[in-house]
Amino acid sequence: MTDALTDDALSALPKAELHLHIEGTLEPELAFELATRNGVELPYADVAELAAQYDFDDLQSFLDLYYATMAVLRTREDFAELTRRYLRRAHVQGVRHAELFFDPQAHTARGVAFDDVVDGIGDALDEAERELGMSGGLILCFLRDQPVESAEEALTAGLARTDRIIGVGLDSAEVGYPPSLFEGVYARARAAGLHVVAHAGEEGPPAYVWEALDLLKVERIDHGIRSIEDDELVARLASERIPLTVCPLSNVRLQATPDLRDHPLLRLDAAGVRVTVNSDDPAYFGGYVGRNFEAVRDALGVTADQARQFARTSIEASFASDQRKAQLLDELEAWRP
Ligand SMILES: Nc1ncnc2[nH]cnc12
Ligand SMILES: [Zn+2]
Repeated sequence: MTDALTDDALSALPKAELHLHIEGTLEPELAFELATRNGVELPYADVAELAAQYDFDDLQSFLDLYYATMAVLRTREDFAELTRRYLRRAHVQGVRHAELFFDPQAHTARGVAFDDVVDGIGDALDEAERELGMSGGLILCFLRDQPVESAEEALTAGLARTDRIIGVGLDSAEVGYPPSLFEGVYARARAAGLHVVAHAGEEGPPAYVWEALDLLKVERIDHGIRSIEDDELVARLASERIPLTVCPLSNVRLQATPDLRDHPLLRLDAAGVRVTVNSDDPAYFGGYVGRNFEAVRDALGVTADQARQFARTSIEASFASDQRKAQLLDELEAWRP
């Protein structure tokens, strides 16, 4: 098989992005623009000094900077501009459908109105639908290292915005905050008809992936890479067709898999697990989704057929309507590497 899989071909590959924190798309340049506009002081002299902080030992060292920097986001228009810039970049890299995680507790705790966050992101999604033909939705993530009552409040606010919010997720510091803590919150979300996903098995053990499946009854696992340590779990993910939203560059930057050549993406794929490639927090981790595809091509030898399969899985595993999925699968059919 001739398989010269170019950067351009990977960018043209029609795909869905299923694991993307909108706050993680805050580039240093925009952070400074918004800091100036909103009179927020950033503890860095300039863009270069902020960008120089993007060197992480683990998830927590990233989260410390991520929560501190998002303090520049204050208004509906700030969230719209953030999302607009992400969607434009993603579109150039082949993203046709984007499900955007957002962390409302991190904003409401700073006095930002829940609806301003949702409406700002929503404004940019509407614009991208009109101007770029993109589709998408919002997934409200609970901060697992905050009290469960706070997640309950966020869910209550979210249930008033199911015009925009299609599902719930679970993120932030993983170890020590097992999915079981959120069993009741997830039951309420599911009863309201929301989709359910959760980060598990990023830094946390395979037991957290079991809990996410058994107790939260999630439809997809975000990251899930440590599942590779548990053969029985891998077999279950494969047989139940649970998709993983994998983020290769994130795993390298946060030292979950310090060397990309050791990444379990292809081992999971070979075991029959449905895997997708995503960017997580691209402003912080060295690249948007196209860069993530390039990185696994270069480090793991991902082929055109495998890239096509990952894109197909991303579309099938998305929460888009059946009609939209069919349209995107037709586009994918026309892709030539
Ligand atoms: N990779 C990640 N893991 C957990 N929480 C997050 N919040 C933003 N990015 C995250
Ligand atoms: Zn994530």
